[in-house]
Amino acid sequence: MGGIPETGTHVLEIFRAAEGELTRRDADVLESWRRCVNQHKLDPTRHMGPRILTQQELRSHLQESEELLGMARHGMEDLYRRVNAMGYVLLLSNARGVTVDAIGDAELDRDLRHAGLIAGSEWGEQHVGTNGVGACLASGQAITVHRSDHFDVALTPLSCTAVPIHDTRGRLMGVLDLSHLQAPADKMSQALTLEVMKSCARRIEMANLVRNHREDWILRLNPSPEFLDVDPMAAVAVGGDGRITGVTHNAHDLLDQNLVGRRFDEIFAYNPEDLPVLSRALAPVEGVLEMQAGGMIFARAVPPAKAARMVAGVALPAPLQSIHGGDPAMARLAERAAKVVDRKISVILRGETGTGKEFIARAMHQSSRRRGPFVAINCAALPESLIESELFGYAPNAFTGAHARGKKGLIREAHGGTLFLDEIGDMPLGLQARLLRVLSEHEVLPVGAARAEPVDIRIISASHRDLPGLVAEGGFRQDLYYRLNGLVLDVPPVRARADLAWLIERIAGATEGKVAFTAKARQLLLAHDWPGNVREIINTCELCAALCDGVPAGPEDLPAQIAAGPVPGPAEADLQRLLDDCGGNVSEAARRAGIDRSTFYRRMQRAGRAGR
Ligand SMILES: Nc1ncnc2c1ncn2[C@@H]1O[C@H](COP(=O)(O)OP(=O)(O)OP(=O)(O)O)[C@@H](O)[C@H]1O
Repeated sequence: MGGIPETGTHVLEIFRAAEGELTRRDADVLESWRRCVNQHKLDPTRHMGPRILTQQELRSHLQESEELLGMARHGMEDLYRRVNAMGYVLLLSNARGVTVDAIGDAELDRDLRHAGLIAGSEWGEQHVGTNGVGACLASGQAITVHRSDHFDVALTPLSCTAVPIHDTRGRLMGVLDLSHLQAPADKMSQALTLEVMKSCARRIEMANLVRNHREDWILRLNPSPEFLDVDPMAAVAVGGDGRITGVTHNAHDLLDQNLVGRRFDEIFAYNPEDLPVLSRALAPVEGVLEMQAGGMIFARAVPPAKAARMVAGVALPAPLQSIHGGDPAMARLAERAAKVVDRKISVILRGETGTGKEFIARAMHQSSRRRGPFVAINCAALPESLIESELFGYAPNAFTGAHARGKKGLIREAHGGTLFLDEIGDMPLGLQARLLRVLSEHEVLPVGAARAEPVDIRIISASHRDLPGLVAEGGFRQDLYYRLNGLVLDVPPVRARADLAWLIERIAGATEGKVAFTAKARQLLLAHDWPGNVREIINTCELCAALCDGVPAGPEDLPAQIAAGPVPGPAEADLQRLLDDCGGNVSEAARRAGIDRSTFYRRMQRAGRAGR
């Protein structure tokens, strides 16, 4: 079946099919024939051919189809490069069946024009009868209309394979069609073309979803683990509120028909806040998700490409966006920090050494409207004898050995900007009283000066010590503590961060000479507990860059404590039992194990890998 039919035979077959007679044609072609005769009242004895729009009409369609054109162009060019010189023409039609883009062999130009395979041709089934584009639009399904499958006998030299393209809300936007002017008679010759076209449409929709949902998590889905990372069957975008914000069309077949706007945990038996656990950062192997409707699916979560989460409807300032790569605790921290950058609220950053407290304070300063400098003081590193003059400055010749012109002092240096007081818990009590005065009166009295100087500073302090405890013990002034304690932000240790892989990549990329890691080394890096936090990652990357001369670093290049791998404590083997005891409640199990949720997940992953 599929050769050029004699007109009478072809017309007869169509009429018989329209009356319900079964033939050996594919069901989708028969349905289209029936629509043409019964619904559109088309006459198969009449040769219609596609209508060619005027330039003005085409211009208006092009304008309307701008989004579709932008979305498909790259995928079309890529596909055409692969089929070029095989006599194909690639058409993109909008949802009304008008060809808005065409790529074909210039040598075939005359034949393509003759067949109407050019921009501006209109292929709606109601005008032209059964054809690839028209039938695909009418049914919403991919189809091959091969030679005598066409309704109009004049079109029967053609073979057309058409696939639908949907926007991220699942609406049909247009059709991608690959047509051949002289395809072999056997329709099976186009079976592979159909698969190639489906995969092209899938990739176009995937790229569109990623482009339009840069601030959302993207969850890649596949019925099997193969190709999950490179060419998944479907994907959904999940917004910060845990709702599905966009989909690729196949997600409807894999999951459910109406997805956009629904809560993620209505579709999957999974909490959207736990998406980081399905990312590469925590799971080098793919995850499996249970669906609420029953069944399982392989999944991989990709963190938001752009951390532009919104704060009260306003995008986060870029410096604060860059402090994390999707870790939920850090994301919350960035959002809260953004809300106070231009307010007179003092901030305390709490966290282990090297977690990035100064880095975050600097990002807050850069995100604010303050134009003065960012001045950092490490209260623990300054000798007590110097700290007073360093901080408050001194008048000319204030004391023996003092500079004749005096010293401005770091507090006045920070005028109009931000003063970052690191290790504030180590500030001597006497100086605390003077600092309190600066904060209350907005002025500094340099050592030996008769007159106080006005200052406008914003204070951000940091401590890894328990300040309320210090206050209780009398080691820290309560009144100063309340002045500093406007907003407390807890910076998580690196081992608890879900974006650890992102952090390592980022620092590796910024290291002089750049550094890459082998898969085994990366596994060890992800399994390490990083007691030195970000600072330890920086040191490790610098060491590897120095040792490896541009070659990816392997386990042997890593510092010994990382290369040795984690010590598999007995607790790891007990995690599953603990989880079972808690009825699968990870938060509760983590609490009982005395570790945070991310660490719990990571250890589970590790234990799972060890058991493979
Ligand atoms: N998100 C990040 N991206 C890149 N580098 C970072 C990031 N966070 C921190 N760093 C780097 O890590 C190092 C340690 O950070 P930082 O000095 O801010 O930590 P800290 O918590 O203030 O440490 P400490 O308590 O010891 O003073 C710095 O070199 C900083 O530039």
